[in-house]
Formats: sequence, structure tokens, C-alpha cells
Amino acid sequence: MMFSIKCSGTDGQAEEARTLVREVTEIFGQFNISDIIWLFKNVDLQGFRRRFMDINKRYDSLLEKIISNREMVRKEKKKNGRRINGDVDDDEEDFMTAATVTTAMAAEWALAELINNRNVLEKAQGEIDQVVGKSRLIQESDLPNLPYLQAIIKENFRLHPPIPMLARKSIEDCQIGKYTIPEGSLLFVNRWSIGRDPKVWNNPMKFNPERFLKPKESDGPGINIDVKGFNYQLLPFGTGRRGCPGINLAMQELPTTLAAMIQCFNWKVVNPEGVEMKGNDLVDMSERPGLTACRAHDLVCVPVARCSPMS
Ligand code: HEM
Repeated sequence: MMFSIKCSGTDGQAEEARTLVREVTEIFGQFNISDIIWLFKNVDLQGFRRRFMDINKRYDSLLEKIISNREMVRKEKKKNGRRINGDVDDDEEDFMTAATVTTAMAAEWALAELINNRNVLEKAQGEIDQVVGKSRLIQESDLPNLPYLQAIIKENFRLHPPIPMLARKSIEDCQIGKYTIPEGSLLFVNRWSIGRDPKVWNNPMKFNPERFLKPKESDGPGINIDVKGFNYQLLPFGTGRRGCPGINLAMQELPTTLAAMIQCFNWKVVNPEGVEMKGNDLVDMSERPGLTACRAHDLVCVPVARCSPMS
């Protein structure tokens, strides 16, 4: 979508983009001694700098290739098309990572949760059938009429925030509660833990979208909780000036994509060994470490059509 190209296939470029995004999110989540201990700041003890330079070079050349192709197409259409800056800049790389892997990952976790919680899946499908029907595909304008789907998205963000840690650096000494934070400190907010904290959420390990539909505090903070950065229990997009600028796009494309996937299909799962899972088998929900909370194993599913609104 960012580059107006299809990246869903398994051709060289799509695969290369997926591998690179995966490597970036993996390396950013690693603990680099040189970042933390001043004495080692110029030493690449763990080889991260070397790996990072290599990823950066490959990232640059992939984006440069995509951008040049786009330029050629544009030049053909409009003879005076010209790119002002020949180099791929860091913002382009940031956007490529920030805008793609987060939304894809959230959709993957949400689908896995729905497969493991059939009652939730059926309720969501029932809501979509009632509001949208089976003769047309769900679209963005339907979203305000699908409160259960919205609750599923929030519940999924609570348990699986695509970016589990927020990072900030204090620009001056300050006091937060009983803690004194010296100037220049790196601060991490672990949103993954907050989402699973029994002091904040009742029965936190249960995937229970209903908690976001209840006005009472019986299952946690309830219906008034949103993801826009004002409710600190749920901050999937961060908050403040450095909060995610893609929130509006993500909150349209993620629920629409997920809803279309469950409107049109039921999903049979194949386990990491390649064997199709039986009725009551659960999808493995382990995570792997990294900047993003990725699934340890890709979710491999077989779609089984339940309606064909496109036909
Ligand atoms: C489910 C989807 C997404 C999630 C969960 C997500 C989450 C986040 C989070 C947690 C941050 C850090 C915020 C902070 O430190 O307070 C962030 C930053 C960012 N996001 Fe997203 N994001 C998503 C989709 C997108 C999309 C679609 C775009 C672009 C179209 C985007 C672009 C960015 C950029 C450029 C930043 C860096 C902002 C800065 O440093 O000032 N994100 N995102």
C-alpha cells in the first residue's frame, strides 16, 4: 500500500521485504551492551553494529529499487517527474517498518485468538452477518456499527501490543511518584506487562472482548477505554508527541482486514510441523523476543469459504 505495489506473493522482492522487516524488528529488541555501558560505547562486543550496517545496506538497496521503479513509471506518465533526494532516508525505512509489520502482526495475533476462542469468533461473525450481511464485503464505513469487532481489536492489543515497550529519554531531572529520574535516563514502559497485570485487569490471561463492552469495572476498566493514548492501561499506539502517527490508518485497515477474513472464511490451522489441527487443538501462542511481539511460529491457516460476497 505504501509503495503501491503488491507484496503478498512469494517472489524475490516480497520475500526480501518480509525478511528485512523481520530482521530489523529482531535486532532492535536486543539488549546492546554498548548502548547501556559507557565504557563499551565504541566497541561492538555482540556484533550488533556489524549486523545493523548489513541490514541497513540491504534495506537501502531494496527501497532504492522500489523507488526507482516508481520513478520510472512516473516519468513515463509525466515527463518531468524527478526525485529531489537520491538517497533513501531513515524516515522511509522507519515508515516501511512501522507501518507494515505492526498491522500485519496485530491481524495475525487476532486471528490466532479467534481460532482459539471459537465462541468469540462465532459472535463476531454473527455481528458482521447481521450488520453487513453475506452478499457484500464489509467496508470501512461499517466499522462504527460493529462494537464487538472493535472490542476484539482492543482485547487483542491488550494481550499482544505489536510494540511491547515504549522508550523515552528524560531531557531533565524529574520526579515521578517516589522515583527521581536523572536527566539523560532511558525509560522503558512495558505495555506488554501492563496488559497482563491482574491489578489492572480481572482474569488478565483470558481473551475476553466483553470486558470492553461493560460499563462497570467488573472485568477491568471497561467500555470507556480507548486506544488513542489517553488511557494508560492500554497504549498500543503510544502516547504524547511521539505517539504513532499511523493510528487512524491502522484503526481502519486492521479491523476491516480482520473482519473481511472472518466474514468470508472459517480457518483451519496447520501446526508448525505442517499437520492440520483437529477440532479442539489450540494454536500455539508462544512469542519470540524482539522490538515487536512477534509470534514464535507463523500462523499457517487454510481458509474455508463461508460466503462469497465478491461473486
Ligand atoms: C496496528 C498498527 C500499529 C501499531 C500498534 C503502532 C504502534 C506504534 C507505537 C507504539 C509507536 C511508538 C509510539 C510512542 O513511542 O509513543 C509507533 C510509532 C510510529 N508509527 Fe506506528 N503503529 C501502527 C501502525 C502504523 C502505521 C500504519 C504507520 C504509518 C502509516 C505508522 C507509523 C509510525 C511512525 C512513523 C512512528 C514513529 C513516530 C515518532 O517517532 O515520532 N504506524 N507506532
